[in-house]
Amino acid sequence: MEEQCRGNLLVFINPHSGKGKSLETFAHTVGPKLDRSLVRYEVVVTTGPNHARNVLMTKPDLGKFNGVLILSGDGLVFEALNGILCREDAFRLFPTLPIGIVPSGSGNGLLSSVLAKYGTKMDEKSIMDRALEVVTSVSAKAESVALYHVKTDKQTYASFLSMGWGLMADIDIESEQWRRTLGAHRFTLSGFFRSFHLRTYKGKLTYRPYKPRNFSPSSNVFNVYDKTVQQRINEIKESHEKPPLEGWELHGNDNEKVSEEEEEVTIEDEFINVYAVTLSHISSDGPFAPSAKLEENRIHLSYILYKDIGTRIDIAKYLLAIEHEKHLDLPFVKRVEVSSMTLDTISEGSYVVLDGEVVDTKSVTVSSTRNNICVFSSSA
Ligand SMILES: Nc1ncnc2c1ncn2[C@@H]1O[C@H](COP(=O)(O)OP(=O)(O)OP(=O)(O)O)[C@@H](O)[C@H]1O
Repeated sequence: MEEQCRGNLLVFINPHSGKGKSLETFAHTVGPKLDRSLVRYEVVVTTGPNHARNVLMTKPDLGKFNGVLILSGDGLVFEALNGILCREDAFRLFPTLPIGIVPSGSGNGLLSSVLAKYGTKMDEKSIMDRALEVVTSVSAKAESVALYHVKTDKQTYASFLSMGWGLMADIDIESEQWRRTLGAHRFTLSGFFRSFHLRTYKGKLTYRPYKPRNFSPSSNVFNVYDKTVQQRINEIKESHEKPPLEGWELHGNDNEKVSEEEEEVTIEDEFINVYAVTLSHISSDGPFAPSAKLEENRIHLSYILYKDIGTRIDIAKYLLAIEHEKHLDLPFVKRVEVSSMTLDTISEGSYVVLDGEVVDTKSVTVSSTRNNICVFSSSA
């Protein structure tokens, strides 16, 4: 029996994510398919916030697995990565421990972005079917997704998806109450409410425009079951091609001379919305930043200033335009690709939302790095 085992997965199931179906999905679909594929698994059913984080922070035998499966949404992926970030071997694990996602949460930007690359139709059923196929296949492949360094008043985080403040951050958080009943439609309903009770937010936004600086990232596609995490770590150590990254490597290295085009820009004003994304999709609706690529380390920043909008109707137009991928064409939406940005909030009353999770801070700096994680992405 021992030789027949193809690999080993560590599985986290959040029984309360999204519509609360993840335990059922694992018992009826994922588990039996993994059994048929002779993939073993160790299951952790999370009992509340920080459970997955604590397991990943302290688990001594992560090297024996081929990957981690997460049955939840972006929230649990964020928690898992930030648990790993607390480990001494974090930067050896990020590029060698593939993360597979079964989309039981209501926010699935990471999975949608990864599957969109392979032409998956962006609706709930196609994403679920494709995700199940990918994570249960013995020929599963994983590839690089850029990781971002985030510093707040209190903490450093690893982030992969978005940072928002103002209109869209409020919509995201205020609509959580409708998660079970409305699923992804909760964003639309809450959006209309917000556009008619429009708030403005005073803040200072500083950014540095993006320049490649001789960095050309690649996807680094690999087979999940060819090697265990420990074997991949050893292989990197033994290869003399490139020294492995042992910590954060920021894209904007202080020793390099900053060109004129990279000089910092500062805007202090009344904002309606500040939204920065690092992947194409923030949900299974159309892409929010169509030009974003998984492995590239650009931050796609967009913002709306109060002084640039005409009426509240403009905001309803903006929210509607997101579904049709026309939001970035609106004249009052400013967009720029940056390698770092700092938001200092001056007004109270909005949330700073990182990868969909609220972080308690008045100031947040997001920086591009040359670090990456790896995510299950295809099965062919
Ligand atoms: N058993 C549990 N009960 C309640 N919360 C949990 C439990 N297990 C994990 N959590 C927390 O719930 C959050 C899940 O967010 P996630 O995004 O994965 O799912 P979601 O239902 O789609 O939520 P969101 O709509 O915010 O994306 C995480 O922050 C995690 O810490």
